[in-house]
Amino acid sequence: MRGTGQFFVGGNWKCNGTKQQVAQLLEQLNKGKVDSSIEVVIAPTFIHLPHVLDTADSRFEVGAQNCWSSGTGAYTGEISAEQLADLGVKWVILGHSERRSLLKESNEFVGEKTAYALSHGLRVIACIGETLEQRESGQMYNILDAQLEALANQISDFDNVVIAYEPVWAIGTGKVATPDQAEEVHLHIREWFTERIGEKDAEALRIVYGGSVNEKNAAELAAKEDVDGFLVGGASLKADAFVTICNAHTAATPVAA
Ligand SMILES: O=C(CO)COP(=O)(O)O
Repeated sequence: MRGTGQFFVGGNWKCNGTKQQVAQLLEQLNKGKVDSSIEVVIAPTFIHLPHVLDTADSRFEVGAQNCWSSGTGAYTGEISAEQLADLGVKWVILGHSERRSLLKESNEFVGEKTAYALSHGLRVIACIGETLEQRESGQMYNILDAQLEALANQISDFDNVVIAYEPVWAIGTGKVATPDQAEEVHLHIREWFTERIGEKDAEALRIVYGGSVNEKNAAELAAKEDVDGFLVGGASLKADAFVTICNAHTAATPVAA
């Protein structure tokens, strides 16, 4: 891990869980021993947010998985950043590849939403990533740079942003990026930000990896210099696995006695 940022682990629960399953997962998570040095955010569906906010141990911050690009009003089916903040939500995941591909969210739209959410007091986990086809055809860095560019066109202050590098080919596939692949891209992202916001802020920026992270591969990934945390999907629905992943950084870098 680089910079001054705290190791960060997000659990993206996606569109999963009944009331009962969410209650059970929370009960187990609340009993889990997550190292106090790690910042942990859990992101349930919108409808489960109130319950999670009321029930989760203060050890866990709570995030939403999306929000609208402007304020309240005639936007049927949307949720605004103001409403999330009013509820007590601290974080929002934006630009997830599932939304980019299934709901056709453009780079610009993700940039707009990010700027709006930040200006209304939310912190943002901004996701970027390439498909396998883009990677194999040598387009990877062009794609990632365009996604970053659209963010940086709308925001100059990245203090409240975590960048999640989530290669699309690794999401939900069990095909995790190797630690070297993750490090290579994270370093590229850090260098991109160094040019854009200066070395000090780029060093402090947290760049986390997402895509088939589990309790077995997390420590090896966490040991890489530019991997500052994770955004976890499937494994975040299993309390034991998620707690192990949260603690992977401390497991990877034991504090000398
Ligand atoms: O999309 C992800 C997190 O946002 C990753 O999902 P998986 O961990 O299930 O691959």
